[in-house]
Amino acid sequence: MSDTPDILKKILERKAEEITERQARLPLEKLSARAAEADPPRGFVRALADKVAAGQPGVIAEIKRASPSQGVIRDPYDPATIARGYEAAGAACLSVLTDRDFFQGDDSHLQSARAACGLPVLRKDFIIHPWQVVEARMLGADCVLLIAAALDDARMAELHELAGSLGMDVLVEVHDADELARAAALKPRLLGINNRDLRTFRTRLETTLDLLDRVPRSSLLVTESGIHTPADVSRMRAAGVDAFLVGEAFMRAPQPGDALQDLFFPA
Ligand SMILES: O=C(O)c1ccccc1NCC(=O)[C@H](O)[C@H](O)COP(=O)(O)O
Repeated sequence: MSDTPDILKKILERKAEEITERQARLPLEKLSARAAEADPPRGFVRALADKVAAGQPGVIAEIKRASPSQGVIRDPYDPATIARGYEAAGAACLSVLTDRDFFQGDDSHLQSARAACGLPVLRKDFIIHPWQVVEARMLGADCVLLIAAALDDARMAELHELAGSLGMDVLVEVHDADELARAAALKPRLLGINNRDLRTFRTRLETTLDLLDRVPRSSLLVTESGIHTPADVSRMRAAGVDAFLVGEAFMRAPQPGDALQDLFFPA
């Protein structure tokens, strides 16, 4: 936590302000009542695990308009159309950016993508406070992201437990061996290794490959970021990694669903 990358520090500082603003508008009691009425969770881990058990890649297809490393990636941007294309192409799940300040996301992007298809959806945001977990469920999220680099052990365990109590799955994300050891203590059903170095923004698939032996057998491993070519996919699958989170390679394509099909399910 002490050597948190600068971009993550900036994002987390802004996130703390945003949570205070949002809590003032919608106190926890009202938020919880609304979350209880949300559409039931769709089973994010189950959808991924079913694909993998069937011998197919489990693809979490991301919907993101912009990022700190790339600026605007896709414009115009229609989350509902993209979601339908991903579902038709064989994605297991969606990941939708809701962070406004750094990714030009919005809560409505998650809601419209989820309403447009039957896939389970990950709320891709920087979750540091219990209020945001409840908010995710209220929005209809089926899974939340917990980034080990953004959380101390106690907070990570608290948020992990809370998400589970609301029926959501959790993708616990790590970047290195220390974070992986901390995450493993939670016995996560879903563990993501992010190939992007948040200091340089460079992606290296070796990040996943180098950490493979340390991943608990009980966790379904997802490799995240920097997957662009069929050779990248083959390299991962040869190493026994069958679940993928992919954004930019799809977002830059005219038809993101077609790009997903070409990358993971070529004819
Ligand atoms: O993408 C960034 O620039 C970024 C910067 C700071 C924190 C997180 C960031 N990305 C989030 C992600 O991890 C990716 O959106 C996701 O793994 C998909 O990666 P890609 O396929 O390389 O778009």
